[in-house]
Amino acid sequence: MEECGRLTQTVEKLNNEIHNHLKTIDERDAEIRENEAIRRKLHNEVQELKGNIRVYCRVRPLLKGEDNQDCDLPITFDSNCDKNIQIHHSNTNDDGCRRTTSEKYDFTFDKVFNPTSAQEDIFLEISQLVQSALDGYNVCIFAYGQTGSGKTYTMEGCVDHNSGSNNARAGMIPRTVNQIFTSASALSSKGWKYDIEASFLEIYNETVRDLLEDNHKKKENIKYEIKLTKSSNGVNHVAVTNAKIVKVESERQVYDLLKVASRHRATAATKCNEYSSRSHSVFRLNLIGSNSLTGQNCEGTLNLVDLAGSERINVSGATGDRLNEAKNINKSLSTLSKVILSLANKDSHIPYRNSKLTYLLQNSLGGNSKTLMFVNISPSIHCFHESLSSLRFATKVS
Ligand SMILES: Nc1ncnc2c1ncn2[C@@H]1O[C@H](COP(=O)(O)OP(=O)(O)OP(=O)(O)O)[C@@H](O)[C@H]1O
Repeated sequence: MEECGRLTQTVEKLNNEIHNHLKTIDERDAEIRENEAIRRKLHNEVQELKGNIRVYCRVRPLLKGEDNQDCDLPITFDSNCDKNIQIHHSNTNDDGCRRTTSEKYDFTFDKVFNPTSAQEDIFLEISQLVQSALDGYNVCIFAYGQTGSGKTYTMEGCVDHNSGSNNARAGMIPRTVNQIFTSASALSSKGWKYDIEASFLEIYNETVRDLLEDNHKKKENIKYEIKLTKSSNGVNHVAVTNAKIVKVESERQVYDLLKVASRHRATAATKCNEYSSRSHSVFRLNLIGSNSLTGQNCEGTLNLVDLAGSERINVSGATGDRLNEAKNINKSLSTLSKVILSLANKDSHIPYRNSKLTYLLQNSLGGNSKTLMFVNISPSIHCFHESLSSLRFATKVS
């Protein structure tokens, strides 16, 4: 009897201990969820302090076969401050008495990356914005610059869709995809579950095309129209009729989509570069999160945009179709800068509808959204005037 009483007491004691441990676990879980909410808030405050519109300049290395005619690179970096860059140029006028005139231009951006910067260094900056997208904010990352300045290298890198982000030359897109899947999986321990959707569109001559549509016959007959819609919870969405939106559950699935898209990117010849990208490509990930423990929901969109070459029409010597392409590119790039300027000035009217690109991105530009623009620069002396024009454009944006 006595033994039985002792055992009952022990069981009761153990039950109490289990109850207390479970209570502590519940409290810790609640604390973790609370800390996650605080982390999200603080992360966003830091991003807002850094600026919801940022401009980074990236100068690529000289490539094999490019020479600067025994001149110094026409670009100087400030070793004390990674925000400054100077570009310079000397002209020798042979007008009887040889005179050398030199031009120097200074620019300041949120960050300047020199030719030795690795893809990994660049991604360190971007990864914070990827986190913002997972936290429910809309993010746009653009690569701007003349043909051959390194936009596609920055966005996609040296493409090896089999190794994904696991490659030193992998660009921002594969690294972003890797971070999203890694972070989404880590957040599952805090109750978050993410549905991830991918789409990949191209805008060529102010016409939208779907880079994921493999059926060529269908592709030619389909009209892709940009429409504003409202979801059941009252959130505005920009939808493109008939465009494929693919639910993705693994990195590999996204890399397979990227393979399809890269086969379809439109290219055309110009005098500047044999095959030059004359279209804007918009790789979009919708990140729809829900937390079963807290009942919270969030929805962020991440757009990675490789803009068409920005070279000026007179330099590319364009005529006919190429001239039309160039005019459309100029129009959309100038609308993009006007939209960003109007947002920065908090204008009442933002001219989103003046180009397909800004119309498509309208939900991810402005409001709480984060915008980052890379201005890509070639260090070649032959590109001096184009580089100057790109830096001036980027200064307007910043
Ligand atoms: N940071 C870099 N390091 C090494 N190579 C680079 C770098 N940036 C660009 N390149 C190389 O320079 C060349 C031109 O780059 P890229 O194709 O990315 O230019 P682009 O601006 O996208 O041109 P386009 O408008 O034609 O698409 C490529 O061979 C690319 O591999």
